[in-house]
Amino acid sequence: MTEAVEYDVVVLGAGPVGENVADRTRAAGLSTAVVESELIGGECSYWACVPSKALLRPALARADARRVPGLSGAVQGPLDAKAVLARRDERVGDWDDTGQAEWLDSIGVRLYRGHGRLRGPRSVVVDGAEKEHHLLTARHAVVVATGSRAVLPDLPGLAGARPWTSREATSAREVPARLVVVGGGVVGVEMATAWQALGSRVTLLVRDGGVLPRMESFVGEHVVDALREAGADVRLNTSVAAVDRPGGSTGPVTVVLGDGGSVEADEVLFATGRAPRTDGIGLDSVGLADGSWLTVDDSCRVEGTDWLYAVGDVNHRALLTHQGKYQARIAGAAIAARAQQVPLLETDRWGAHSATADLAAVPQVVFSDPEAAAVGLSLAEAERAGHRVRAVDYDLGSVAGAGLYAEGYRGHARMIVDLDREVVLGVTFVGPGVGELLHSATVAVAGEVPIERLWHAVPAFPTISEVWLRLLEAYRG
Ligand SMILES: Cc1cc2nc3c(=O)[nH]c(=O)nc-3n(C[C@H](O)[C@H](O)[C@H](O)COP(=O)(O)OP(=O)(O)OC[C@H]3O[C@@H](n4cnc5c(N)ncnc54)[C@H](O)[C@@H]3O)c2cc1C
Ligand SMILES: NC(=O)c1ccc[n+]([C@@H]2O[C@H](COP(=O)([O-])OP(=O)(O)OC[C@H]3O[C@@H](n4cnc5c(N)ncnc54)[C@H](O)[C@@H]3O)[C@@H](O)[C@H]2O)c1
Repeated sequence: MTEAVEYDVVVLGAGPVGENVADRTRAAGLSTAVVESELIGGECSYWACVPSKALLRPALARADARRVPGLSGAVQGPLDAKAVLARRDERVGDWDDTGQAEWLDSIGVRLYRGHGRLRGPRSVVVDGAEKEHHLLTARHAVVVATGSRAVLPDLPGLAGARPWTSREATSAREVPARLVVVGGGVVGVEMATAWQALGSRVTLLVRDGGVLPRMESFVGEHVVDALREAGADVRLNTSVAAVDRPGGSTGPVTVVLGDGGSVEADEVLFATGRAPRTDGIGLDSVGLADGSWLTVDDSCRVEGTDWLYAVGDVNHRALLTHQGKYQARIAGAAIAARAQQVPLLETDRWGAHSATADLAAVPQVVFSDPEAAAVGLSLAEAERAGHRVRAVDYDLGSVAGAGLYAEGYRGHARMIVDLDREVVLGVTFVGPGVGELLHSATVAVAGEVPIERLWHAVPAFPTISEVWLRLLEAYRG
C-alpha cells in the first residue's frame, strides 16, 4: 500500500457521470481523483448508448427513406451489416479510452486505474492491475458513480448457455441468423429493432401484455405493430422457463417457454433489467448494504452521511446518461458549495443544488422505429401523484409536416395538462422522427410554461412540431 494521498474529492467510476462530477469539482477549484476499473467513458460509451445508437441509426434512416416515394425504391435492399458494424466500432473508438484519459489529464483530474472500494468514511483503496494498492482520502466528498450491470434471471440452463446481455448485443461482431430477445423494456425493443434490420430473424419474448411499460400504452402498441411489420416475431404474455444450449458455448440455443413451447435460435439476449454495481465497493465499511441501490437526497448526497454522494445509475433515480450527467452538475455544485462553507444551499425546488428534474421532467427517447419520446408524467403517473389533469391526444399523422415527412405517417401525441395550474406536466410522442421534437416538450415541462404563453410559441410550418398547435387548440377548444 502506498502512502495515503489526500484530495478534496474522490470519484469512484469514470462513466459519463463520474467524468462530469470530476469536471464540475475541478472547475470549482477542488483537487479531484477518479478511479476507473475498466474504460473511461463507462457503459454508455462502449456497451450501451453509443454503440446501440450506431447500430440503430442506419435502421431508422432506411425505414424513414422507405416511406418517401421517389426514394423508397433506392433503399429496398439489405443493410450492409459489415459497414454498420465497422461504423459502430469507430463510434466506440475501438474500445480504446486513450482520448478520454487525455481529457481527464487536460482538466487536471488525477486518474487511478483499478478497482476502487471504500475503507471507512472518506477513505478509498484502489487495487491496481500490477497488484499495487493506493490509499486515497477525501477532504470533502467521495462520489460513487459505479453505474449498473445487466441482471440475468435465475433460469434452469441459463448460466451454461452463454446468453447475450446488453454488452454482447451492442458489441457483437457478426449478425446471428436467429436471435431471441427476452424482455420488452427499452434495451429489448431497441436491440430487436437493430438486429432485425441487420438481418437477424428476431423473436421478441415479452412477459407482459405490451412493450415499453413505463410509457403511455399507445407507444408500445405502435412499436409492436411496426416490429411485426418489419418481420420480427413479437410474442406478448410469454414467459421463459428454461434455456438449453447442448453444445455449451457453441451451436444453437433453445429457449423453453412457460407454456411448454420452445424457440430455437443462434443467440439469446436477456434484456431483463439492471442491478447496481455497488457490490464489493466497501459499502459495509460505512454502514450501508453491499450491492444496494443508494438512496440520496436531491443534492445526490447519500442519506445519513455528510460526505458520501451517489450519482447516476447507482442512485436509481433515472437510469439515463443525460439525467446522470445532470445529477453530476447538481452534485458537483453542491460539493463545491459545501466545501466553500456556503451557509445556505439552494436545495429548494428547481434550485441550483436540487436535481428537481429527476422528479418532474426526465426526458427519454427510445430509438425504435417509430421513435418514442416522452418527458415528465404519463397520465397514470400524474393521477397517482394526485394532480387534477386532462390528457389531450392528437393523431400525429394529421399534422401537415408529418404527411410531408413520410407517406402514410403513423404516430400519436399526448399532452398532460395540470388543470389547477394550467401548465404541462408531461408529453409523449410516438412516430418517425419524434426524437428531435422532445426537447421542446422538456422546455415546456421543466419551465412550467403557462398554457397561455405556450399559445404564443409558434411552431414553424410545415414541421411535425405543429402538433404543439394542434394539442393547444384541442385543449383550448
Ligand atoms: C444497451 C443500452 C443502451 C442505452 N442507451 C441509452 C441511451 O440511448 N440514452 C441514455 O440516456 N441512456 C442509455 N442507456 C443508459 C446509460 O447507459 C446509463 O444510464 C449510463 O451509462 C449511466 O452512467 P453511469 O456513469 O452512472 O454508469 P456507467 O456508464 O455504468 O459507468 C460506471 C463506471 O464505473 C466503473 N466502475 C464500476 N465499479 C467500479 C469500481 N469499484 N472501481 C472503479 N470503477 C468502477 C465502470 O467500469 C464504469 O466505467 C443505455 C443502457 C443500455 C444498457
Ligand atoms: N434510449 C434509451 O434511453 C435507453 C436505451 C436502453 C436502455 N436505457 C435505460 O437502461 C435501463 C435498462 O433497460 P432494460 O431494458 O434492460 O431494463 P427495463 O427495466 O427497462 O426493462 C426490462 C424488462 O424486462 C422484463 N423482465 C424482467 N425480468 C424478466 C424475466 N425474467 N423474463 C421476462 N421478462 C423480464 C421487465 O418486465 C421489463 O419490462 C432502462 O432504465 C433504460 O432507461 C435507455
